[in-house]
Amino acid sequence: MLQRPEHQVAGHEAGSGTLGPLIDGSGNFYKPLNPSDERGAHELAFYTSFYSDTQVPQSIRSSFFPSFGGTRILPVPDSPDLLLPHLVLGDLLHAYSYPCVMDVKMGARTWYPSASEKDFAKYWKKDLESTTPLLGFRISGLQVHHESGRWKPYRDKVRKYTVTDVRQSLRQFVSKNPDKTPPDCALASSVYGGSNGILAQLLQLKSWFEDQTLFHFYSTSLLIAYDKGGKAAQVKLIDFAHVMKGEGIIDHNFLGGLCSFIKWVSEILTDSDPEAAAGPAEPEATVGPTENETH
Ligand SMILES: Nc1ncnc2c1ncn2[C@@H]1O[C@H](COP(=O)(O)OP(=O)(O)OP(=O)(O)O)[C@@H](O)[C@H]1O
Ligand SMILES: O=P(O)(O)O[C@@H]1[C@H](O)[C@H](O)[C@@H](OP(=O)(O)O)[C@H](OP(=O)(O)O)[C@H]1O
Repeated sequence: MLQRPEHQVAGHEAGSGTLGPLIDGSGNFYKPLNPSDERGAHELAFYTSFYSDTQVPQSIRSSFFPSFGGTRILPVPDSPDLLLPHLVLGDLLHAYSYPCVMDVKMGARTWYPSASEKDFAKYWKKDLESTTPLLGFRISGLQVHHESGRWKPYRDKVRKYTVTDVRQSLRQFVSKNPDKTPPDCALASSVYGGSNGILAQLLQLKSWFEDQTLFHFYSTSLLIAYDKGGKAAQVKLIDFAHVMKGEGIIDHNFLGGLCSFIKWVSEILTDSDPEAAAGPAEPEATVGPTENETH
């Protein structure tokens, strides 16, 4: 049965009078193609071209992008007489019981070169109100399932996140007590670290972006997820409504944001690993107490 995705953390939501994604519980995520809006058609064109481009390594497609199964006509919730084509994508959270999810919109700017004056003004304003220009990314939404429930900050709050809030959220995302101060970062090494962890996947993605000149991914997000307790961490790209042809030029907007994001994640790993945080072992006599140390 079609339903609204319970674990959606950002973007347009299906509701009375608004279009949003649906899932079928069998592994498919359906994103509506609004006929009165060119964004849907643009995203469909991207998926079609991306999945047929022989220059894209198969390993990149399968590791970092949702699967794509064309389009399907479906009824719109609350308006069952209205039928609309939807993108058929793999539901990235299908295998999870209690998904912990973060949507990170990438790039130091989300407006794209061909944007109209009106669109440029809209995206520029949103960028300036967020960490986008400063950090090269912003958090658009997140949720964490922890021992005593689900922690999901309100969207209006996330929209106003400062650099300090981002630092805190990246820690909360891998904590068993995300709603407490300070968050414990108990899952940092199992989610962000390790050979299959988020950091390793981000570095693999970065090496493709250091080379690929096929596409420029404006306003695209990283969807980062794991199952409660720290299992099955994954990084995927979503939202391709504003992807442009790369024309032989590196996507420095996305790549710069990715490098910045990698640095932020790496720092959490270093901080939450006491040995790494202490740096290389030094002769005991040279290590003095820090200001925060209590005896
Ligand atoms: N393939 C997928 N599988 C599972 N969840 C997904 C998938 N794609 C998107 N989502 C969820 O839906 C949200 C919105 O996705 P997306 O960014 O594609 O939609 P949008 O309406 O175009 O967003 P925006 O308003 O940011 O442009 C994501 O934050 C994520 O929670
Ligand atoms: O992050 P927020 O604050 O929710 O703002 C939305 C975000 O910038 C989306 O990327 C954008 O949709 P597209 O990327 O698909 O253009 C959407 O435009 P919209 O309001 O015109 O739908 C904005 O409202």
